[in-house]
Amino acid sequence: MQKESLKSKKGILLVNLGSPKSTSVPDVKEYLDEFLMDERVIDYRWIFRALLVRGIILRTRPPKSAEAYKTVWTDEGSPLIAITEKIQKKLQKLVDVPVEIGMRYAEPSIETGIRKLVEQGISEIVLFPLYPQYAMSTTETVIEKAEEVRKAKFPNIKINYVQPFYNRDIYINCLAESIKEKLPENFDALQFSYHGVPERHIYKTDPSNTCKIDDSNCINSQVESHNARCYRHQCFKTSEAVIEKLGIPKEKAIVSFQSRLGKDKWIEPYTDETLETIPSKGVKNLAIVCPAFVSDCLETLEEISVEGKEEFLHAGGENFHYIPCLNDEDRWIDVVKILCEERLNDFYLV
Ligand SMILES: C=CC1=C(C)c2cc3[nH]c(cc4nc(cc5[nH]c(cc1n2)c(C)c5CCC(=O)O)C(CCC(=O)O)=C4C)c(C)c3C=C
Ligand SMILES: [Fe+2]
Ligand SMILES: [Fe+2]
Repeated sequence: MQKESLKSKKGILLVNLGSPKSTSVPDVKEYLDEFLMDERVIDYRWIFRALLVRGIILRTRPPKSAEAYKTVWTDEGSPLIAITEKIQKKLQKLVDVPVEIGMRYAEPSIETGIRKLVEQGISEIVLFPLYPQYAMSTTETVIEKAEEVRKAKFPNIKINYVQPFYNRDIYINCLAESIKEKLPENFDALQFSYHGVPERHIYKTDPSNTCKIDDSNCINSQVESHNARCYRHQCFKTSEAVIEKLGIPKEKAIVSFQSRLGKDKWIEPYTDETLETIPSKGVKNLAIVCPAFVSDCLETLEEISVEGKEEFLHAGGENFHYIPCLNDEDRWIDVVKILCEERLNDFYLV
C-alpha cells in the first residue's frame, strides 16, 4: 500500500474565494449569482434563496459592487487572484510537486485547477483552502465543491485537505511578525476586523450544540468539537494569540466583524459601528488588520482602507493605519509550504 502511494504523483491546489472576470456589471452579476446562490453562503431553501438573490439582491447590487471593484482593480486584474497567483509562483519555487490555483467562484475554478494537475499525471492532491478560520461559507463550501468535482469528474484521484490553521504556532508567529513590522510607532488600539457571518451559521456548524455566542460558551469554550467548527471562537482566538505574541495589552485590542449583507443578525460587534464609536472613547490613532483574509481583496482594499477610514475619520479619529494581509510575503509562503507538506506526507500513511 505504502509502495503504491510512493509511486503516485502528487500536486498542490491552492484555493481562494474568487473574483468576477472583469468589473463590468454583467460579469459582476454572474459572479454574485454563483456566490450568493451557494447554499452554504445564503443557507435558505433553494426557492427562498432564489427569491432573495435573483429577485432582490441581483437587481440592485451588481452596479454598486462593480463600482467598488473598479477602485481596487489593477493592470493584473483582481487583487485577490493576482496575489493568489504570486503565492503559487513563490511556492512552486520551494516544492518539487506541481502547484496550481483554483477559485471557489468564477475562474479559474476548482475543476480547472484539478484538471491542470490531472493533465500532469497527478493522482494525489493536497488542496489548501486559503482561510485561517473555518466557516460554512468558506472552508466547508470549498471542500464540498472539490468533493463534488472529484466524484463527478475525477473519481480516481485522492484529495487531502489542509485544515484551518488559526491556532497553529507557525501561522500565529508569521502573522504577528508581519503585523509587528507594519505597526505605526504610536497607536491607541489595534483592531482585528474579520469578515462576518450570520449568527445562524455559527449555530448550524456547531456539532456540540454548546455555542451560545457569549464569552464563556464561545470564546473560552473547552469543547473541542465546538472550537474546531466555530468561526467566531477561531477569530477571537487568532486575535488573542497575536496580541499575546506581540505583547500588546488586551485593553488595546478590538475584535470586530465586517461586510454584513441582508437583514439577518450577523456576529457582533460590527466593524463599521465600532469605527464610528471608538474615537469618542479616546481611540484617535488606529491600526487595523484583517486576518480572515490571507490576500488583500475588495473587502480590505475598499471596505476597510477606504470606507472604514472615512467612517473613522468622520467620527473624530485622527490616524487610520491599515495593515495589509500576508499576501506573498516570504514568511507566509514558508508557512503555506509547511502546511502543504504535512498533508503531502499524509498520503504515505494511508
Ligand atoms: C474570509 C472569509 C469570508 C467569509 C466568512 C465570507 C462570508 C460571506 N460573504 C458574503 C457576501 C459577500 N462577500 C463578498 C466578497 C468577499 N468575501 C470574501 C471572504 C469571505 N466571505 C472575500 C475574500 C471577498 C472579496 C472577493 C474579491 O473579489 O475581492 C461579496 C462580493 C462583493 C460585494 O458585492 O460586496 C459578497 C456579496 C456572505 C453573504 C457571507 C456569509 C454568509
Ligand atoms: Fe464575503
Ligand atoms: Fe462559538
